[in-house]
Amino acid sequence: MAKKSVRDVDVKGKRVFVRVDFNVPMKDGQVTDDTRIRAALPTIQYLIEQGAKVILASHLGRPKGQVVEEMRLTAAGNRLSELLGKPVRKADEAYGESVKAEIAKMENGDVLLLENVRFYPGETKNDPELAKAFAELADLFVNDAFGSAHRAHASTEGIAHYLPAVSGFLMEKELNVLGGALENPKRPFTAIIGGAKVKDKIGVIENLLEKVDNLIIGGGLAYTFVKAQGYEIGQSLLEEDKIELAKQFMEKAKAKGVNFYMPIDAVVAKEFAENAESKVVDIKEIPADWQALDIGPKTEELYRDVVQKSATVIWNGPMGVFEFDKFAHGTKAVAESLAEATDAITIIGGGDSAAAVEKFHLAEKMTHISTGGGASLEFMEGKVLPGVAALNDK
Ligand SMILES: Nc1ncnc2c1ncn2[C@@H]1O[C@H](COP(=O)(O)OP(=O)(O)O)[C@@H](O)[C@H]1O
Ligand SMILES: O=C(OP(=O)(O)O)[C@H](O)COP(=O)(O)O
Ligand SMILES: [Mg+2]
Repeated sequence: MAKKSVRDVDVKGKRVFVRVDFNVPMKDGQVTDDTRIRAALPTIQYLIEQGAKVILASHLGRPKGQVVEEMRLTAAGNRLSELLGKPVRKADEAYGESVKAEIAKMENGDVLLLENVRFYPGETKNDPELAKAFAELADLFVNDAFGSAHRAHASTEGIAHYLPAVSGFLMEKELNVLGGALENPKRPFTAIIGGAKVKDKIGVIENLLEKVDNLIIGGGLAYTFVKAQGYEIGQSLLEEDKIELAKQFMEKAKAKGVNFYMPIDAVVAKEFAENAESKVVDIKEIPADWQALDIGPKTEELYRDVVQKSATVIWNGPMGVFEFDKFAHGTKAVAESLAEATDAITIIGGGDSAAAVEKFHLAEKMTHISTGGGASLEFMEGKVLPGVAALNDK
């Protein structure tokens, strides 16, 4: 059912709690990719122009319910201020008396950024007390955090039970574009899944096998599958208790006639570091004290062939640790394959995948770059995203 949007409500003079996804890649205290901040600008600018008091909330990283200095939202707030060309006040907390006092001082059109909502244990537990504490700050809830819409947390879902709740422009656009592309995808339809959130993302494979013709696995996710095939993976990323599931998925792919691809070679490193000693090895020969940080050249070729023959490609999760130049080649090669597939619909999702495509200057060659990785995968699976379900119907 269609959800109300920020356009459907009166916001002038109102205190508006806007959940954004400013979970941006950072290095040395600086934002290294501001895609997600730029993506939230239309909603923020609209609210400013309409004379609302704009209270922004986001998480950054996974601080596990306590204050982690490097995960403060200060740098994201500074970047937002540059992009808006106006001051953005930054609160030291995300609710409570000090925040209420800050809000009481706001004029219409002012912007306040709250501190990382995951500094409080109630956020990820979707604690109703925390949700109420957020709701007390505002008159209206706007959810524009598509990248976090698959999380039923206090600032994404809980708060919607205590305030009128509508979607922002980014949320609306993501749902429309992704929904449209996947309603009747042109075939062959290929999904490429990589990245580091193995526990989160391995589960989506089951439902994707019902929809795609080709499934490509890469990144940190791949090595649980390599292990499931009976090969040693050294120190590579492994989700031990998902090995059985990985085996089942490979069997299911076979039974369904879905082509299942995983790395045939890898770039392995002595340690997880920018300039680690590295070499290319066959996937069956990962040495015990090394770790795979990228796909190898033969795998790049294999994946390029599949992409070339596809009419729709969705890609979430980098193929390697692309933040280190030495291990960026596989991600770059796959990004180039998609960029070359000019007749195909190419959709990339995820905070880090979007950052990779920006880094390689290929963003404008893609059909759509989604701000959500896990969120877009769950949406494509056909799941109802809790952050969307909680919003008011039209
Ligand atoms: N082989 C690997 N080993 C460890 N980490 C990896 C590997 N391949 C990719 N990664 C990491 O995965 C991270 C992104 O994962 P994830 O958050 O799941 O993707 P996205 O944000 O695109 O949804 C990147 O920071 C990258 O360094
Ligand atoms: O970065 C995010 O997702 P992504 O890595 O799948 O793109 C979102 O901000 C969600 O973060 P979470 O996976 O810690 O809940
Ligand atoms: Mg990510």
